[in-house]
Amino acid sequence: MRIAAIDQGTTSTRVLVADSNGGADIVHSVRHRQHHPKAGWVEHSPEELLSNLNACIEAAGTIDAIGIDNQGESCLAWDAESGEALSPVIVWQDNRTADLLKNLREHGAEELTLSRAGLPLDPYFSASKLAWLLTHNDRVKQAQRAGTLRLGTTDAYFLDRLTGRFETDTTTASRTSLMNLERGEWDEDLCRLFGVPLECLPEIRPTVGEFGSVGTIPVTASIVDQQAALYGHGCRKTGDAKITFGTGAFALTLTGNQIVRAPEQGLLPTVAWRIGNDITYALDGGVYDASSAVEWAGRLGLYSDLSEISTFETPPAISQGLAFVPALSGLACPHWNRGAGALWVGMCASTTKGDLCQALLEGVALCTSEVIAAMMDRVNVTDRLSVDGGLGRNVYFVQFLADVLERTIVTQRFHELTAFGCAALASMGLGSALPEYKNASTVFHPCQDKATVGEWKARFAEAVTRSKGWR
Ligand SMILES: O=P(O)(O)OC[C@H](O)CO
Repeated sequence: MRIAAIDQGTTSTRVLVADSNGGADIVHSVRHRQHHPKAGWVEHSPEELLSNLNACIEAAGTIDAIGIDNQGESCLAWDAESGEALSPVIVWQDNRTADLLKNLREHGAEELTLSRAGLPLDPYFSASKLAWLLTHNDRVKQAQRAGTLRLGTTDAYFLDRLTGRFETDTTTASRTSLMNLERGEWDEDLCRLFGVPLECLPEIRPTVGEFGSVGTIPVTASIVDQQAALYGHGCRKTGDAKITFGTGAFALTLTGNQIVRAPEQGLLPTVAWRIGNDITYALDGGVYDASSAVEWAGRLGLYSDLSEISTFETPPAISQGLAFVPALSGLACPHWNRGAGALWVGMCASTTKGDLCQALLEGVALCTSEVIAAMMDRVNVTDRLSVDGGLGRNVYFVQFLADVLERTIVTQRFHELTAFGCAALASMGLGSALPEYKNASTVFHPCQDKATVGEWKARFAEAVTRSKGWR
């Protein structure tokens, strides 16, 4: 048995082929363009993503099933008859609907979104992006009048184009702010609130099962990338948690069949996966910019090779009073402040490029520690945290993370856990199970005293306060 898992993420599309002999490897990976037509706007080309997906399927060779994981909240509009995209993909990071949401918040609408979808009013989620398309895009309006409009997250568009099935899964639907979290169905009141016609949305299906076929190959799993990573890390019990350091940093903790609501902590209850009729929930907290902040620093010329910023001779920058707040797209959990601006604070004439990079890495770790602290208020998060993603290979970063989380961190040698989780679910959809993957891991233990870490966090909290509402 050979399974192809396509990881369609924010910066790339990659395919992992896993087989029944225990093999698992990425066989093709391609980056796509990021379009920024205006400040705060982030778009992808639907056709480019689709063509990358097709290239991945082609590169996978002979396979028995396909699983697809997606970038979550990113969404678009397309035409039911021609399949043609009517809009670009509006990416989860896109901020264009901030004013619309401010207005809804002032009219007291957040109570409804929190109680039904579990989500605050933030441009992150798909609902306001779809509302924006319905009011600002003439082709979308025309298709709506003609009765051929389809709206959805990227998974629904890919499935429609690849298999002819207009479907999404419960995890992805839970990121739109249009789904009733308890029932796992579209919520009429939420659709009315955002002006999104329910009849234009895809059918919500379990995460594992039938999503049609690409040629003769069945698609047997569809899931959000973060949830796929949660599965790929082997998290199965309440309190099991992982952090993926991709474009952003996303921490998810399993909460079993309980929806844990934590609006005061700024955490998001979400669906981990739905198998048959059983919904497993998780609590999610994200930092919008992690690797994206590191890449940005590279573009600014602060380093030329990642190896330059994986060890430092100097003590932590924060201990010298230099802090960086990675709010390039604003602050998510626990602050939810889209107006926050990224900043370095505490520079002096002797500050070097290396110091700035050191502070940047620490800033991502310190933001993540705020997310885990918020989670600890609501769930008993496991003492050993498993991390993956590009920054998981930066030794300085992971050790600093262990210090500020005051927990043991485990990294894996094979770090394609998002695609691997997706492959495992797709294999389940085929009625079989992939053999357990023997992954060598490295363990990082916290080695700073509590008082020192407390001082660092207090200093960082001051920097975060300054960054809020800056833009
Ligand atoms: O595509 P990634 O890995 O940056 O993850 C995107 C997140 O799922 C957005 O919520």
